[in-house]
Amino acid sequence: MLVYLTAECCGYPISIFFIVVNEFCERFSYYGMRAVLVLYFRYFLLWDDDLATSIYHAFVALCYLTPILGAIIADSWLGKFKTIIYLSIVYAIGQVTMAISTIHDITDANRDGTPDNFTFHIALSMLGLILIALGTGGIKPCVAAFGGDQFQEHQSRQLNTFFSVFYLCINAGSLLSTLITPVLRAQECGIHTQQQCYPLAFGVPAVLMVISLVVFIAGSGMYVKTDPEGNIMWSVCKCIGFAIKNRFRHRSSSYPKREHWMDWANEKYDKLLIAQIKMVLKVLFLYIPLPMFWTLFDQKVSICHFSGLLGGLPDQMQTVNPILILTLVPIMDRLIFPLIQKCGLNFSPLKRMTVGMLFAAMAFVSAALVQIEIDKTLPNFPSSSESQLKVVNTYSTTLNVTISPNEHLLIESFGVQLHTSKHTYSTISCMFVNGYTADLNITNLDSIEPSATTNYTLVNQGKRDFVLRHGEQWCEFSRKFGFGASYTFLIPSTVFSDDCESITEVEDMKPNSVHMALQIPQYFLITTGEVMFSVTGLQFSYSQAPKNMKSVLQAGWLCTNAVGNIIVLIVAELGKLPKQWAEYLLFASLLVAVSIIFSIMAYFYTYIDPAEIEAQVRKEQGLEPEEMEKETLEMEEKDEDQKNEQGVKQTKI
Ligand SMILES: CC(C)C[C@H](NC(=O)CN)C(=O)O
Repeated sequence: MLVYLTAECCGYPISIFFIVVNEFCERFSYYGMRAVLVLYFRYFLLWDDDLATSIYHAFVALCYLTPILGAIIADSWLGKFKTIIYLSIVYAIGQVTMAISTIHDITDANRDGTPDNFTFHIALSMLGLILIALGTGGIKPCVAAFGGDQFQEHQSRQLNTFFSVFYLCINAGSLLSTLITPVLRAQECGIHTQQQCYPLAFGVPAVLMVISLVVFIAGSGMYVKTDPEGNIMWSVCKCIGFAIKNRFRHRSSSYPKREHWMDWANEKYDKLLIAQIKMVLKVLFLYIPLPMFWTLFDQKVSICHFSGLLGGLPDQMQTVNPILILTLVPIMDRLIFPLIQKCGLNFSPLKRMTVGMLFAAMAFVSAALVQIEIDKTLPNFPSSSESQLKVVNTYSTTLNVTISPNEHLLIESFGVQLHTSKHTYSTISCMFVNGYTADLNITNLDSIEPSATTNYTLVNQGKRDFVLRHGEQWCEFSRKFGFGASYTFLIPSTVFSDDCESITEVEDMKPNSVHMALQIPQYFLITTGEVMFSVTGLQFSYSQAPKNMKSVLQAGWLCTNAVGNIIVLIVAELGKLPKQWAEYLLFASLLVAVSIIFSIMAYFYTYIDPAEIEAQVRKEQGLEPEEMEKETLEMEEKDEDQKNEQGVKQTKI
């Protein structure tokens, strides 16, 4: 048996310092790149919103599917250490490729500030993204499991703390990068022309990935490294296949029943392998309902209301989650869980996960309540059988307008009438209406022709100044804008003679009047749910996995997230309920239903100590651990030669 002597500090193996720093840098790299990815698609590659978000979601889903590949490589072939190194190299190459693809000067032959060969930039960035997805997903199940491997049996308390610290590092990395990379992008840079600095915004995450790799290699001498025991995944598949086939062959009632269907592999496969497969399958079965949590989590409940009310940008709102995680993980670990334990309650991991799901459901109920309040402040939007018509009177006296058949609108001179009807009319909406007799230039807008309108233009909240110009003439006016509001400004022909005084403001939609404090509970609830569900799930997946399949079970855990993301995409395609609050309540109810199912499944789950079970099976077989490993390899070889299924021999009982 191999015994590792590891250097310790305060009861923790020193090697985990390198692993958590590596995770921090890697998450900085990943989230930093993600924070500017959609902006790059929209404003550099000039993709429309739909294409940009679809490719973005496909990329994220891929990042959570590739862990299966990484886990197979690690547990069956290279081992976790080498897998992390090789896939981190692939990852770093991907980040560098991505950063290069954002340099507009490479193809900007005519030096007009925009790339001339979009195909080149698209191809390079797609190659970069595929490599990144392969790298980040591939190493993800290995790093957490490799971290867990550093602990000895007597360090189970420290092991649990490690997973919490690991989660803190994930979120610290994501917080910093989400704050920094959008700022880097906003800088101007370039060789021939100065443009938004995407190369810097993608380049810094690339550098962080290289640092992450260097830090990981630096700890090389201190790690506990376990080599894979042959091609375990292949053995697992063959063993499961044989159990199914053998069960089918003995389907007659004359054959005695066996305790577990995997026991039908007893004739040919090693008992230890069968015991290990049983452990993994039991946990994977338990994971079936879990994607529903991620489906709600990834919908990012109230991002729009919250950003509106806090006065922040949606980009910056991505920082709320990691900030809350950094606060809540220590509170839960140091205060809430010990307190619950002191009260004599058994708050087992699966109970925590169930409660976590209920918290997420409550977040959605809270979002629904807020949405109902917001809806009260909104104007009546036309239903599917209605449309809205806005009529602007730029004539000098009151006008009577008749809309067929007999509906009348009375419009004051230079006034606006919003009219909702059960018929179909074209909607006229605008931000500025030019009633002046010539073209006008308005700050930050293109010039408007006489009697023409601008589109709605987004402006920041608060007081804003506008300058109107026509040739030498100009005037200035300011208005205060509230979030969620929309206005139309009517510019009369006398605009310059009265120094912008006669500009009429029409409030098309009232500003948001729901207090921001109402939004806090939902963020708090969903993040509390995440801490209970996700941190516990990470620990649980490690603790319940047999030694040779730790990465595989981590990958299974991450897959629940991938499936959750895919459900989000499907739901988005299927369409929405007419009322947003109803949709929130529907999701909350679904999650409550799923958490009830999960709690029933959890009730029947027996927590195990994989090492103990493995030792017990070995003892039953009268084998020392090393002999056992040798035996497994021999079995593998024998198995390869054994082509004739009819000649099944009883190898070992
Ligand atoms: C454990 C999650 C699937 C992903 C995790 N995300 C967060 O911690 C977000 N708060 C990650 O590893 O990025």
